[in-house]
Amino acid sequence: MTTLVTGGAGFIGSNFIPYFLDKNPNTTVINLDKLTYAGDLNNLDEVSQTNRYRFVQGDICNQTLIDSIFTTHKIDSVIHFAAESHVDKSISNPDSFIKTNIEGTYTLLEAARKHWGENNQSNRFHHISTDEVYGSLGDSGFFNEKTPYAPNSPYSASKAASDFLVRSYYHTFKLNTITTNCSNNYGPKQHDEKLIPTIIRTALQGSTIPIYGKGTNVRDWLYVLDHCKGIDTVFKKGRPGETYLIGGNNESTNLSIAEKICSILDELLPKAKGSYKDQIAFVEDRKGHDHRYAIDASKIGQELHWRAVESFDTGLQKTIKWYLSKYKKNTV
Ligand SMILES: Cc1cn([C@H]2C[C@H](O)[C@@H](COP(=O)(O)OP(=O)(O)O[C@H]3O[C@H](CO)[C@@H](O)[C@H](O)[C@H]3O)O2)c(=O)[nH]c1=O
Repeated sequence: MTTLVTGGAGFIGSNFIPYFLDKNPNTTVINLDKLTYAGDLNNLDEVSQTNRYRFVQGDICNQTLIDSIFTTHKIDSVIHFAAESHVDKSISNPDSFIKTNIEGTYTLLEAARKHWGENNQSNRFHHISTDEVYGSLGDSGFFNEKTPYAPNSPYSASKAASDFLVRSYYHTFKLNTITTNCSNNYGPKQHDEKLIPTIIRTALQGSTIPIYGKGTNVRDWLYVLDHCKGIDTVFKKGRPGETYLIGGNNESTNLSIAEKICSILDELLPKAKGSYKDQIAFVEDRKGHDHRYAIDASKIGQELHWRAVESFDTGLQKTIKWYLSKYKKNTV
């Protein structure tokens, strides 16, 4: 088996590839990544010498390149992570989100159709997506696989469009597609721009820990390795054409995460005076900021027996320790 993993140098992809190679000893992974600002090959050091792993630098929008990868490596399946993922960037500059997330997904689907043929149920195309396609929840309720799409940001609209393209290739061409929509991931290797690395970094720098608005927005936090296990499970056992939501069953406001991380840092690396919490500051809110995301993960639980197992406390401890060692090597 040869699996094309797109975006494997990104946060979730670079956690997934070592896990996937380990769990699937007969599989070779071709990692196609453009190496934008968000990709980092250092995060794949542990597999770089493995003969079941190859790296190709390139853009998923490049049809000629994708065709040649399918031919040269005899690709049997695709797990498609590559995406522009940062909501704030999609607000300031949506262009690359439309290109990579929509055109890139289309290019991969077309290559799969061309190389695998229509009505092909053996070669799987697994699309990795987000719960943000469902829009914003109030203080109660959960997203499930039947929730109507209501994307609010250019990022989530581009991911919604890619989900619909994947869906259409299943219905029209009977490509063996599957989509997973996950909640907020956290853990080692995440880019500095996201909330949890931002809190850790700014705390250690002694600067303002920026919390948008009043800090009352809620996200459902999923430890990245739980997510990787969920993807592997759905990839192998999920039903063709289906969507599975993957969540952490772990809701938290942004402010309480900042406070939690500050308390952990107060213990691990006490300041000469006061607490890291003193650095928390409320800053201008994100435009169109979704209030709450929360996932009902009972479909994947009941059908495929997956559930998130990492507790937020242990997950945060591991994450903070990883960043402490990263920042010890570079200047914070
Ligand atoms: C960077 C930053 C973020 N925030 C807030 C905005 C959000 O309510 C929350 C999390 O922000 P972010 O880390 O940017 O993640 P969010 O916008 O929820 O989106 C993430 O989670 C999504 C899944 O729900 C993924 O599809 C996205 O690719 C991923 O970026 O923290 C702050 O209050 N301060 C900050 O400095």
